[in-house]
Amino acid sequence: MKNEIKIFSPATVANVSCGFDVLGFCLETIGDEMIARKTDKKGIFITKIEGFNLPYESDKNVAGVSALAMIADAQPDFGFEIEIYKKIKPGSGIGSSSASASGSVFAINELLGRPYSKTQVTDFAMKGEALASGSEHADNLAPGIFGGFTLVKSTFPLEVLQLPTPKDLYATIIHPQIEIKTADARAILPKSFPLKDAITQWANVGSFVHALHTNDYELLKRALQDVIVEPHRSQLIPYFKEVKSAALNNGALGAGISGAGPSIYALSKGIENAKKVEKAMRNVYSNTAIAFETYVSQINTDGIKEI
Ligand SMILES: Nc1ncnc2c1ncn2[C@@H]1O[C@H](COP(=O)(O)OP(=O)(O)OP(=O)(O)O)[C@@H](O)[C@H]1O
Ligand SMILES: N[C@@H](CCO)C(=O)O
Repeated sequence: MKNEIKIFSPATVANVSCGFDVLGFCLETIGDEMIARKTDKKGIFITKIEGFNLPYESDKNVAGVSALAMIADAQPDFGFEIEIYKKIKPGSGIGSSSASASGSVFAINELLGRPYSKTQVTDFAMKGEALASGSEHADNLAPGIFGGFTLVKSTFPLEVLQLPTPKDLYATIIHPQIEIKTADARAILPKSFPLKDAITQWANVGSFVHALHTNDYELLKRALQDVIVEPHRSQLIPYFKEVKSAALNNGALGAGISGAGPSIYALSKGIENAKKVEKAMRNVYSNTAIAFETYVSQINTDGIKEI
């Protein structure tokens, strides 16, 4: 069995407009790198963090919290050092905390000889994700661990469905450099919603899943709307309406808030369309004082992998 592993833990887009807390997909062009290594001393030790200023204490860093949950169950007679090379800015809306929480347990599972299933790995990762967001949800974790598009059928007990990924679907992400904490973006949501909005939303989720199965881009386009969360959270993101309109007017199939924001995602058919959408989204922020970054990515069907 190996003593050390280096992995790529990709960024992910959760919610995908209609599927708050249940839908997600995995990106290819941005992600963190992590190294896990066995140590004689029992426990979890975060020994290096590069990229962003995050806690080294294993009970304060999401990577440590999920790893502690896994070793509490596995009871190995050794411990693990973890190095985190962070590329995904915390509070970005593209699953920064999720990449760390899932990356550590993916790596430790490999070093233990893979005793846990992908669902069990996701379950341990949820413990870390809960530290960042205040609630156990798996819509960023599942696409990172399973790859492609996923739907979290339930969290207690955890059940993840892997959905088909149309080959020529590309994501464009624009990340305005402001931080929105998931916990804050969850706190502003109302506790109840009108039944008519709930009906629209679950019809959209069902249609979206059907569209993925049938490669029906026209249906996918009509399903990518969010009448529940976006009206509330979009107020936290400067120029959200303008960026979304720019994407849709330039051929995107749909666009919306990525995870809890502030990143905004769009889905397009083909890389050329995705690049055209990127240009249009960039144009909106280029005329403002807001710094931003953009990414165009194919949907990553591998998920987290050893590198
Ligand atoms: N290893 C880690 N990586 C990223 N954030 C971490 C980590 N450990 C602790 N945190 C804390 O988690 C918070 C960031 O998580 P949050 O869920 O708010 O953002 P995000 O993961 O980028 O967003 P989203 O889930 O919407 O994609 C920050 O407060 C950060 O300090
Ligand atoms: N579904 C979560 C994703 C971010 O962690 C939310 O939107 O709050």
